[in-house]
Amino acid sequence: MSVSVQITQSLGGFTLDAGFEGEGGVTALFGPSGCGKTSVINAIAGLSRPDAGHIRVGGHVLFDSSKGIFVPPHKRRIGYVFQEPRLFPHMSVLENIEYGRPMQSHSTPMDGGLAALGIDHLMERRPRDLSGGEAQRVAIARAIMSQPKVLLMDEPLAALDDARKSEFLPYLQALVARTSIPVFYVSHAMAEVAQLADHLVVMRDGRVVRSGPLAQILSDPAAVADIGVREAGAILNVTVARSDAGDGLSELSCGAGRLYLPKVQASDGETLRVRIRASDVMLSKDKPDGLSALNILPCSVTQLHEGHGPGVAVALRSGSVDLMARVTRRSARAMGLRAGLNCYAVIKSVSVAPTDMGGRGST
Ligand SMILES: Nc1ncnc2c1ncn2[C@@H]1O[C@H](COP(=O)(O)OP(=O)(O)OP(=O)(O)O)[C@@H](O)[C@H]1O
Repeated sequence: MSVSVQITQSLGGFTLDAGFEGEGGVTALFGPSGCGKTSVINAIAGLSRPDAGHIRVGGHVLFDSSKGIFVPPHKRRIGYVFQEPRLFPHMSVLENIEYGRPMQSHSTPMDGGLAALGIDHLMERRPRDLSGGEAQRVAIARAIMSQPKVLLMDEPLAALDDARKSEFLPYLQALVARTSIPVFYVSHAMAEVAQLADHLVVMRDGRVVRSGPLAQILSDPAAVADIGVREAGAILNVTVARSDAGDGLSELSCGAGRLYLPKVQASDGETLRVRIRASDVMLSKDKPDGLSALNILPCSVTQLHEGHGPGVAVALRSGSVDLMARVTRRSARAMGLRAGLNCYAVIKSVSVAPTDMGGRGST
């Protein structure tokens, strides 16, 4: 399902001038606080009206200033999940969810998406008796109960602590894997985005600075400055060869060979996404010997990108997999790094954070 957004809007002293195309699935709007992410999804929801441009989702034109089209919010069939669950405190979970059901509808929504949220056992409770993560899952259930054509999520994990976020993410992953409706997911946390999104829209100061398939942008060395040097890194699709390889590690197989990384919560044979941050990859011209790192992958340099700081982003190809490393200019010079050079990428097992492992393996 195609998505096309091209809008300009003056909001007080702030100017939104944002455009991107997508193919449905999960589109993440990523960028620092105040860059305009919420303003974009408010425009998609119809909660605000851009000054000019268009918003098309699938075959539906929601807004087109040149044709005078502005579909009012209640006719857009949008599900909106906010940072806080915003449940009705006097209603049970079931009543809250049923509130989202359109009148005359008796069907259960969205390809079993509701089942993915794991809230069956909570139906009789009041919102005050739910944890933050449970309440947010109920809020999502209410949103999908309306059988929306588009699901908007504005930092749905923002109010949860790190432990609750890790618990919550698998539910979101299961949900987006089961739904066919386009999801717009606002976040400034790349770990979340990397696990969920198919497409990435990077925003800054009201503008879109990058837009495209997630894996492609994250492995593009020229995009490092826009993503952030700490966040940049490749997404690998891996298959779990041995979930428990001993010593708290899992053995994972990917197009670059075998990787040993901190134990994943997944069964043998499952496919997962793993984000390998550029700052966690070291390079060596010769095959390292006697090194403590378990993951040493032969690769060749495909591209170098110098930023304004001391770092150089190095795009690498290992087997059928793209990786990225970030080294200092000084190291790059000393090693004679250039496109075509064969070298070894060294990934320290324990440096890969658990939050970077376990997303849907499908990008
Ligand atoms: N109705 C409005 N009137 C004036 N300024 C507005 C209005 N709506 C948004 N803004 C301003 O537009 C800018 C972008 O806000 P927006 O909420 O879209 O950013 P964001 O990227 O979602 O930020 P955050 O991650 O902090 O939620 C901010 O500077 C905000 O103050």
